[in-house]
Amino acid sequence: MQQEQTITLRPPDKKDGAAVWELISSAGTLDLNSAYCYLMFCNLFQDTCVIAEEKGQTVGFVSAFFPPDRENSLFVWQVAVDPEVRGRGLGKAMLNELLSRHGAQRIVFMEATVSPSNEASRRLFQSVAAAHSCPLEVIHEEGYPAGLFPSGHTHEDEPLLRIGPFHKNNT
Ligand SMILES: CC(=O)NCC[C@H](N)C(=O)O
Repeated sequence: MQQEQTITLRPPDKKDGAAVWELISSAGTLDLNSAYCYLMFCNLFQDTCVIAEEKGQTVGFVSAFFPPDRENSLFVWQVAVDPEVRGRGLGKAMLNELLSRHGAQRIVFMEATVSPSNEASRRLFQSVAAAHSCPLEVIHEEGYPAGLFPSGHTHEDEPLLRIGPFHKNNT
């Protein structure tokens, strides 16, 4: 029987930036940012990012941060999972890693933008909301409608999803 491989989760550092760029480039479902962006993010936002590794390979990544004007909301920028390890709950495990790393007192809401075609990502956030018995709101006007993107740069709407409050006693 094939031994279930273990995937480990940890905060990133700048040495992870290149592998993250490769992962997102090959995943094909996300906006690929510059390699510099991923080196910088892995370096400066370590406490709100997660690297997933299996057999020394980077198989998952979550980038997130606390927007300065909404310090109790964790904005999840990208969730990337290597197609080879999809279906094993890695996306949810990485988001739960961030929730447990910071606790519900710090993270009252979790936010993200998810394009309509990214059904896997939408299901992931619905699953996190259900697991924490939290409402999930879709707020189009607080996201990034397709019309905001440069002309000639076709991009889907990016409606904002908001999960929470994670604890009834903090709103
Ligand atoms: C949660 C998530 O992965 N959103 C993606 C937003 C956007 N399309 C991007 O790839 O940065």
